[in-house]
Amino acid sequence: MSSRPLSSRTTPSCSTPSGGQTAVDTCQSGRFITLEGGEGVGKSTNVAFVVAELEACGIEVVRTREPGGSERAEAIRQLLLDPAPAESLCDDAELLLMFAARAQHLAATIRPALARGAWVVCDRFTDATFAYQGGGRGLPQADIAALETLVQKGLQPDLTLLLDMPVEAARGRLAARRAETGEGADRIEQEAEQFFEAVRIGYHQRRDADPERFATINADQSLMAVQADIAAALAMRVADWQAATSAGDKA
Ligand SMILES: Nc1ncnc2c1ncn2[C@@H]1O[C@H](COP(=O)(O)OP(=O)(O)O)[C@@H](O)[C@H]1O
Ligand SMILES: Cc1cn([C@H]2C[C@H](O)[C@@H](COP(=O)(O)OP(=O)(O)O)O2)c(=O)[nH]c1=O
Repeated sequence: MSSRPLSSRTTPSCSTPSGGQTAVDTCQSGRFITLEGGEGVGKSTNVAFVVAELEACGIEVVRTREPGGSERAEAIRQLLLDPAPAESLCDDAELLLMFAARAQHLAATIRPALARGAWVVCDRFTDATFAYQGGGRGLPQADIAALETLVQKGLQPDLTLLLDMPVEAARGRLAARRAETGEGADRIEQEAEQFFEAVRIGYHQRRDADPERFATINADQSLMAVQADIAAALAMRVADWQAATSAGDKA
């Protein structure tokens, strides 16, 4: 595992975020990093690694996740993932609850953190909605895009690490973890393999539509190799963000 700090910076970047901007977004001074990918590819494991790498640079980091990430958003997560109610959750309700949780998460956790200059590292964000509700469920991309505009008001991640590997191998990892911990599958994890193949394609389409924002990480290798690739992807961006900040300071 590479534990070399990415930089020696002690203050986060104050340059403007990527993507469309609003009055809210131009106040943002922290950076927003998301981790994406299907079930079992190693997101949770590597969120911790990204946080540790950034903290080693003296950066204040807020670690969070979706759906969830604030008290009320976590309550919505429970509604979304609990397999217990016999009544099935219709696809439109699932989509709207994902964005309801996201709106609350942005208001309560993400925007305040970015505004005070902290960096936010989030396990899943809107690319997951395009992949799962768009790719997996087949809901129209235009509907998801409309909700994205409504809820995010131009805010987009600065960097998305897409952990990518074949579905079957990732499901094998998940099965091993479940056998070890005794945890059960949540409502969405109970979907068939075909659903997760469509999710993977959905992620590839998002990445291909916005290649600058994404770094694709081959997750089908040893953890040490995965983390070396993540560290390299981070180091490249952090250096750029530092340069942009220095240029801004001099202006
Ligand atoms: N590169 C890797 N090689 C082998 N096993 C891994 C690797 N990365 C993560 N794992 C293991 O795979 C399982 C799923 O990882 P996890 O981080 O929980 O995935 P996710 O959050 O994407 O569902 C865990 O048991 C984890 O220890
Ligand atoms: C954020 C988000 C998650 N999801 C799904 C993906 C996961 O199945 C579930 C979140 O569960 P989680 O346990 O956080 O994912 P993982 O098992 O990969 O660590 O919610 C969506 O369907 N749409 C979304 O917009």
